Amino acid sequence: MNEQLLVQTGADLAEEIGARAVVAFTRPCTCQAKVPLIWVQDLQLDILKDLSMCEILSVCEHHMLDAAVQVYLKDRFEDGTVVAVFPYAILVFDLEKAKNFVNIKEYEDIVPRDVMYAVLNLALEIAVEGREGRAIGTAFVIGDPTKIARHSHQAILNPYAGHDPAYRDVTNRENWESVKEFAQIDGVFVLDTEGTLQSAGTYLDVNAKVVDLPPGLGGRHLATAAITAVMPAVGVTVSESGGLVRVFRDGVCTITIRSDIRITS
Ligand SMILES: Nc1ncnc2c1ncn2[C@@H]1O[C@H](COP(=O)(O)OP(=O)(O)OP(=O)(O)O)[C@@H](O)[C@H]1O
Repeated sequence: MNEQLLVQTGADLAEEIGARAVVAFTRPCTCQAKVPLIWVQDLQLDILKDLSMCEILSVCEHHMLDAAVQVYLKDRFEDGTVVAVFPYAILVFDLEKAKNFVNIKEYEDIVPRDVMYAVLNLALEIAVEGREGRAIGTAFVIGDPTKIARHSHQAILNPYAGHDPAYRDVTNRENWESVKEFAQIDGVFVLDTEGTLQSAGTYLDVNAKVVDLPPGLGGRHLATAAITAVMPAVGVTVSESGGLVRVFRDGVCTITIRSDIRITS
């Protein structure tokens, strides 16, 4: 079906029902929209053409949830609906589902909301962009730095040592470029609960046997999960192989976000 017609229909519907945005899984095209238009470059959409309508709806819902999680994190739409336009379907999606899926509130006893939003968005950017054309993996451990230090050591000189706290504030986007650069270093980032970067290139000395995680996760994922089991901390990992962003607390993986869905406004 004509993609422009589908997107225009989605935009008209969005305006009619007061949706927050149109999320289009088609090739970008021009359209008259009074609500924000977000394009999703989804790498796996080709599989839709061989499926039944029922299967398409189920796949579309999954894709929409992945995209809605990113829209929710990026734009902080806390409630309302978005209209999703697929090559074969138009769906109305309740953003509450994305909010419940990520549920930043579940970490507020350790990490404030703003810091959690910032670290998750940064992790997603690292997963999507990589560095100098290659995928990179890294991890962030957020908690009391003194307690984290009891379970870790510096694998290299700490590049953040002596830097002004303003330069180390993760909630300030201007500081993300250096984080992306240091993400290429082995080890993890340590942040205090205010979101101030304490160190990079930190090696976690925790026994991964304290956690029971599905097989296939690498050493950094296991160590990040393990440190959240032995102290109040939240771990956010970016997998080099697979590009998934995961969140850990209490030794358990609580969120997994796909990064192969790329959204642009
Ligand atoms: N305990 C740890 N603390 C900090 N860094 C670690 C630890 N264990 C491994 N690493 C570092 O993480 C890097 C990646 O290791 P590995 O591939 O085993 O794990 P991963 O990052 O969990 O997996 P993925 O390949 O999915 O990113 C290695 O370069 C290693 O130095």
